[in-house]
Amino acid sequence: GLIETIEVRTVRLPLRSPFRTSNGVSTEREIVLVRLAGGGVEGWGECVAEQEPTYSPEYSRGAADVLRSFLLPRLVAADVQSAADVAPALYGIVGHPMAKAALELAVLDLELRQREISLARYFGAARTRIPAGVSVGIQPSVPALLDVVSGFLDEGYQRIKLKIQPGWDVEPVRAVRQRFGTELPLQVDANSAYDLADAAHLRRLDEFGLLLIEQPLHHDDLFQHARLAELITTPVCLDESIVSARAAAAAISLGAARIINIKPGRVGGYLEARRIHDLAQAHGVAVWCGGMLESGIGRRANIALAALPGFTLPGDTSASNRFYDTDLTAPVTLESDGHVLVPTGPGIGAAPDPELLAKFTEDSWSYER
Ligand SMILES: CSCC[C@@H](NC(=O)CCC(=O)O)C(=O)O
Ligand SMILES: [Mg+2]
Repeated sequence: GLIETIEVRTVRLPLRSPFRTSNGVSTEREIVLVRLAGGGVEGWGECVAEQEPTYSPEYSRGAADVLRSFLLPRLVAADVQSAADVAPALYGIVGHPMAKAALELAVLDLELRQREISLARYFGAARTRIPAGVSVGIQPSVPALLDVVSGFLDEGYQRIKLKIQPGWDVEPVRAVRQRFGTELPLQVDANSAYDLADAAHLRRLDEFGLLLIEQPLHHDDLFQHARLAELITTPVCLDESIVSARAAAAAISLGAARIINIKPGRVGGYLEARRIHDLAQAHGVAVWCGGMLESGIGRRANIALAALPGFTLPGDTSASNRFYDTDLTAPVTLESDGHVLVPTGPGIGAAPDPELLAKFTEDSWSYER
């Protein structure tokens, strides 16, 4: 069959600087990786679950366990021959989209390396380069924020996203507008820090001409987001709420999202992510590719996905050095015009360096068929 050996590995990468959101602050990234080998090639998948379940219910240790205990046995039993077989093989397991997505990506990478097809070509992506946006965490002060934003603009980033929360929203946004002007593509992300009762306060952001406000309210509340969308002019964009194409259809039909942040891990895989892209495009809803501080594995896969035509807004597809001094793979770099290149090699187009993998590995588990 397609898969001869399986490995689940947990690595830990230090962040270059603390990354603060309304969920809290991170200083390192624990990443669960899946490595499949077969037919003389290897396929890699990256699980985007964080160390603690503060973004969504999944967390890295739990993802490694659900992979070993339930997902891999089903994958092996189904003897999958292509990425299209993975979701059906795992359908009996409820939830755990990020763990499932890691497995699907590893099968997809393996399959495409064997067929010598790039991920972008597989997706039917036309572009060879895409504009990169960058996500800016909550800073200790407004002057510190302006320095961080200035640095990213000097690097060439095409869009700035500011993390906000109650007490850190209107003032930092106003300061960035005053310092960098009204033409700067600028958006905010609340990670569900507000409530519908904050609508009047959130309306104060309308004067700043933001591209969007991302996930202002509770991840489970499409209805309140639809109500909020009637009370503010800044377009509402959803992230955490969009856990599947089904959820995207509900959000679009309810008017809860005028824009959607697509994260393949959050929705269960790159194939589901493409379905959401197609659905949104059919409804005239813009999408962009979100980020989960991925290593070069998930980072490159995201860039290939973001080359699809419906990704009309810059995503959080920044260079590896936005978060990491050393990436597990060859680093993704930012071109001088603030774009990143769509990978052209077979599959994801890069693999972890064995020495770096060993250096950052916390533990690894393997399974021979
Ligand atoms: C809670 S921090 C991780 C999720 C966050 N991601 C980012 O802000 C982008 C991070 C990146 O550039 O990878 C989001 O809610 O969009
Ligand atoms: Mg977000």
